[in-house]
This record gives sequence, structure tokens and C-alpha cells, in this order.
Amino acid sequence: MTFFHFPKDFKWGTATASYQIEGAYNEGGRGMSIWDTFSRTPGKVFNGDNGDIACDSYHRYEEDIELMKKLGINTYRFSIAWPRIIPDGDGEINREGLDFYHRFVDKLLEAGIEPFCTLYHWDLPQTLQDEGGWENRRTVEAFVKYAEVIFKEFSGKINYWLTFNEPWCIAFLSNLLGVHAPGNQDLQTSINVAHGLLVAHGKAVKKFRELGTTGEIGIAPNMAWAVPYSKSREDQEACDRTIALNTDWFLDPIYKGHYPQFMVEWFEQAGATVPIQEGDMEIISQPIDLLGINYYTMGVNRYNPEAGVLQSEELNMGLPVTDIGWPVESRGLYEVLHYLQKYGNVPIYITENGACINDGIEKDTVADYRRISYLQQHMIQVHRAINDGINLKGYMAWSLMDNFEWAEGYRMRFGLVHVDYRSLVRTPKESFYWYQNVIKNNWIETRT
Ligand SMILES: N=NNCCOCCOc1ccc(-c2cn(C[C@@H]3NC[C@@H](O)[C@H]3O)nn2)cc1
Repeated sequence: MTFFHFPKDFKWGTATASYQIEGAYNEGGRGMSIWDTFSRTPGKVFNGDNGDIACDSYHRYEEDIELMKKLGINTYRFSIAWPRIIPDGDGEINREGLDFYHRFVDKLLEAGIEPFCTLYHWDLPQTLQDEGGWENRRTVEAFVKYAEVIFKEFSGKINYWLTFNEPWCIAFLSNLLGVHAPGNQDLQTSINVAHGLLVAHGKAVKKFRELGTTGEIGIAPNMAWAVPYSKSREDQEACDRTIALNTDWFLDPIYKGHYPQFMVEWFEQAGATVPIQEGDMEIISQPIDLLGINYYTMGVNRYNPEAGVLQSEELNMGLPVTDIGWPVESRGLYEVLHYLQKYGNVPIYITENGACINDGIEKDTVADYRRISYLQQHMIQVHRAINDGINLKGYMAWSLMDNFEWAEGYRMRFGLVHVDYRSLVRTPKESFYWYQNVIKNNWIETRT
């Protein structure tokens, strides 16, 4: 047997997001979000699924917290729905929305679980999208106003904060590839959105400091990792572009105060420029306290002029894949963590890592051993990185429970807990009990 011991103060948790679990889309004064609109647009979401009910966690959060206590986590990452707080985006504050999150956070604290709060996990108030969304500086100012409300309300209760979840998804998956809400397919729009959210991030961090809000604040990019198919310079450069668009495009402005020049020039060749205004880069590069990273998979890429704006084609190398088709390759997590050291030995939390494994219930059990194997492999890479001296502070599995997986609807299941979407009955899977043991022991054991 081999034992991989973790630091005694290592944070073990799980992660979810408001639109994916809450439901109650028209309750408690909530306004419409771009995901309510997108999921109602024919052809955008598998089976026409939407978040109207989801896991009904708006009503069942106490039951969910009991599951968290049973699992033994000490940290829980969740997101606040902006449309519950300011339903029309930048108008009146909805007290009922604030009271819901106070009840929820108080219950978490009562259970001895650290709240880890994401301010924006994709559910933009639709009214702001109607005025141009993140391309419009009005949305940026509205976000800072929303953030200020939350900082003032929850300072002292919440001590771990993230401004944005997965800026690559917000900007490029949603506005270049059109896969997520609002579904634009335009390079300049996606670059404008990326810049807008970065300015909003910086302004919110500045406001956080000015208010003297308790705790630490950061951002959670989703990581891409790609290794070249051949030793050619073209293939390596294609990988560089793929990695950079998820990482450097957002973290260079934050940590260095400028965009990665090679990517700026790449986009200029494609006819797109970054709409930088006076003072933007100074605001964006406000120092942050922590970095959340989301890792799922990696690719083997090669240069292909026909392969989208990055001219970087991901190849099928016959690796085992999860049920959403993503290759299982944990080495990318280790390499990404070392790649991030160019920003310094910054405090890092794995804010999402998990596998889409769609096993169902048989004889009251979900035998999701493939998820256990995935989690074990990735946690061993986390251990390796900590051993190398990387400042890795915690791990949050995506996700506590099966939930609305965006354009995939409910067919793709990432949860440690199975959710029956008709009855809303929660059933812990075998991976739940495996993770429960890891947390209890603060170590992983392998047979070899
Ligand atoms: N790359 N281009 N491909 C071209 C065509 O894209 C096809 C689809 O692409 C993607 C890429 C990435 C994702 C994704 C999903 N999650 C999981 C969520 N993370 C935040 C949390 O809410 C989880 O639900 N993380 N990333 C989805 C789709």
C-alpha cells in the first residue's frame, strides 16, 4: 500500500453553482438571467432542459448541508445568483434574495463548513445582456454595485471569494463558439466580453479592499493543457495558443498588467483588437490573494489552419474518456500547476475537478468506480505538486451532486450524489463514500 498524506490544514470541499442547483427560478423575487433565456431557446440545451427546478436546492439546502456534513467537507464552494440580489441587474436590491443566502451561509457556518463564494457563475441578469452584456461598461458598473452589496452583507461570514468562474467560458465558449449563453459567435465580441469582465474583476477587487471586507479574493479560470502531436514548432505554438487563451489571456492582465503580446498579435491578424481604455490595465491588475483553478482534461494538439481561430486541432489519441467524451489524463493538472508558477508561488485552490460518469442507481447503489479512479489519479497529482513546493491550499470536487450541466442539460452527471430529477431524491454514490474516507484520513491510499 502507498499512502499520500496531505497537509493538516488542507481544505477538502465540493463545488456547485446557483443556476445549476437552485431551481425556484421565479421565486423569492428572482429576475431572469441569460441562462433562463438561453435554455428556453430551441436547440441550445439538450432535450430543452432548463434550470427552472434543477435540484431544487433553493428549498432543499438544509438537506444538502446535511449531506455535506455526512461527507465531512470543511469547505463548500457555491455561487450567488445576481438576479436574486438585483433582479433587473442594476436597480433595486431584493431583500428576499439576500435573506435566502444569509439563511444558507448561516447553516453552513453552523455545520462548521467554510463558505467559498463565487460572485458570478454565468447567470447574468437578462436586462443587462439586452444592453450589450459584458461589452457594455454599464454591466461592469452594475457588477461592482452588486459585488458591493454582497461584500457589505456577508463580510465577517464569508472569507473566501471569487469574482468570476471560468472567464474563458464566459468570453469564448459563450461568445465565440456560441455553445453557452448568450450564444454569440464573433471573435471581437468575445474579446470585448473578456476585457469587460476583467475590468469588472479589477473594480470589484478594489471595492473589496476599500470596504475592508473580511477574507481573501481571487478568480477561477478553467485550465486548458495541450501537448504537441509532433516536435514541430507549429504544433508547439498551436498548443501555446490553446493554453494561453484559457490562462495567460486572463492571468497576464491580472498578474502582469498586460495581455500576452503573442496572442494580441494573433488576434490582430484575425482582425480583432482589445478595447483597452485609459486606466483599465491598472484596475485589472489589482493584487489578488488567491487563484482558483478548474481542471478536467487535457489534449494532444497540432497546428491546423482550418481548426478555428487558434488553428489548433485537438486529436483523438484513444485515451480513456469520461461519459462527456473528455480524455482522462491527470498529468495535465500537475503540469498546469507548474505552468502557473510563472505568476509566482501564489496560493492556489483546485476549485473544480471531477468526472462526468453517468452511472445510475442499481439496488440502491451507484457503483461509480470510474469516478473514484478519476478522483484518485487527480488527487495524486495534487499531492505531487504539493510535494514540489507548490502553494496548493485545497481541493473542491465538482460536484457535490448531479446538476444542470449547461448545454448538456441533465444527461451529464458530475455529482458525488445522484439526483433523481423527478423525485429530487438524493443518493450518495460509491465515490461519495470513497471521498468521505479521504477527507477523514486526510490521505489517499493506493494498492501499489
Ligand atoms: N474548445 N472548443 N471546443 C469546440 C466546441 O466546444 C464544445 C464544448 O466545449 C466545452 C468546453 C468546456 C466546457 C466545460 C464544462 N465545464 C464544467 C463546468 N465548469 C463550471 C461548472 O459550472 C461545471 O458545470 N467546464 N468546462 C463545456 C463545453
